Amino acid sequence: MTHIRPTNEKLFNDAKRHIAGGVNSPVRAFAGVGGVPVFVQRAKGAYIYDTEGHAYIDYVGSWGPMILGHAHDKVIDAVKAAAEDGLSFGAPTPSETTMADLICQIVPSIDLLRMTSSGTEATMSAIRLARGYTGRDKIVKFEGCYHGHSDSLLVKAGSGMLDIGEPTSKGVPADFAKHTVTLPYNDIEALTACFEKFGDELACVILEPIAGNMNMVIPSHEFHQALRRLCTEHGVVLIFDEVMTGFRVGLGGAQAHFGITPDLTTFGKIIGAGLPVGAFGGQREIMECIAPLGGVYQAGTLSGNPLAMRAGKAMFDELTGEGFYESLSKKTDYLIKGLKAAADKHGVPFETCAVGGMFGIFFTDQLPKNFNDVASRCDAKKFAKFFHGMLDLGVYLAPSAFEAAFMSAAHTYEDLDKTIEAADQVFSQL
Ligand SMILES: Cc1ncc(COP(=O)(O)O)c(CN[C@@H](CN)CCC(=O)O)c1O
Repeated sequence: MTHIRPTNEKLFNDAKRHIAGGVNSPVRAFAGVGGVPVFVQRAKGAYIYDTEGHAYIDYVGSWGPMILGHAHDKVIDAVKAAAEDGLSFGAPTPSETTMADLICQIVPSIDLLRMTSSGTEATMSAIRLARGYTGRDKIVKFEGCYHGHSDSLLVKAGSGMLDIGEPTSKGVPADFAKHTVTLPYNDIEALTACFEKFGDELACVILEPIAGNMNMVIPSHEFHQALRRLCTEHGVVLIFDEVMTGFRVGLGGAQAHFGITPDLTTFGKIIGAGLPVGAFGGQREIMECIAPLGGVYQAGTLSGNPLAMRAGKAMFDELTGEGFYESLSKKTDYLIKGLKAAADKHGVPFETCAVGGMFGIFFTDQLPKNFNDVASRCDAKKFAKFFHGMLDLGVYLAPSAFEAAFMSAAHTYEDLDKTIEAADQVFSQL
């Protein structure tokens, strides 16, 4: 495979002239792996193309939305048709009803939902709703889980359990952070102790049911069962943040995978097929607290935007097709098996995990079970070297050791073999 040497330096400097850090979202800046970000000109199927026309097999997929592959003909046609009818009305449209009916049909835990324009808005609204419904202020999140950038959720308690959060993001008032309890992920003991101490003060627990923002960590069934039981016992709203796992790890998301019924679920990414979108929904009794039905205010100029709704519908038409997820999972499993075999061949400590179209790769000899494991056991330096080696050979992975990777229906087995071949070359030089 030929080495790619793009010259994105100038583009990055141009971008920095008026965009903070040269990017509109920090993870794009390659801070996690060093070097200069790839500036994308266009994308099609499993490939992105930089401004010099270099092709890269893409396993980021815009951080999850591109499960069909980029610029899927039916999605593009739906967006074009929607655009012809106008871009936004600030009034209800039948396409929003279609989307709501679809999601409620596919995800039985959802009686009612509300669309937003991002995953952040969805989780922020779900937290406010849980607080309004229960009349309680405290919330629980888990170390290493990311739920977007709203104040309540950008708080990370110190080490250990039951710490009252200290804001790790500047600008979050300590007065705000004190209502957020952060626990170690996938730790039943810590969870039980927290409920013993705070149970009846908790408005909600929010978590990624399969974590994808500390790289990929799959918690135990027992952890989920304990969480569901404790929330029910203490009248605490259980929120599954499925912005990443929704329709990604399977049609029913992580809640179907684990057989757990959350009280609220948040979505984003895939449901808008790459257009700005989010959603939150769940039990009717809770959702009926949302304005205009109830006193928990929530709104958005572009919420339920017709282009995103009609793109999402075109996406769902494909996702609900016969055998879609079986075929996607087979490709993911084929790839991670090939990567593992290549690493073993070169004696590189390397582990992988996957569910459906989402997978994680780790430079370690033991799969991590929580954020501390990832942070302390995985070799981020080696990941960065691997990342750049693969990039030079035309394979685009997430530019961070703390992100999951994504398969699409557009990846062919030839693309997977090319990826494995590139990895074999890079592992030999690590
Ligand atoms: C589980 C989960 N919940 C909420 C969010 C926030 O969604 P957005 O506001 O970025 O649409 C995300 C966003 N994910 C990151 C990637 N890990 C988005 C990429 C970025 O921040 O640029 C998420 O993964």
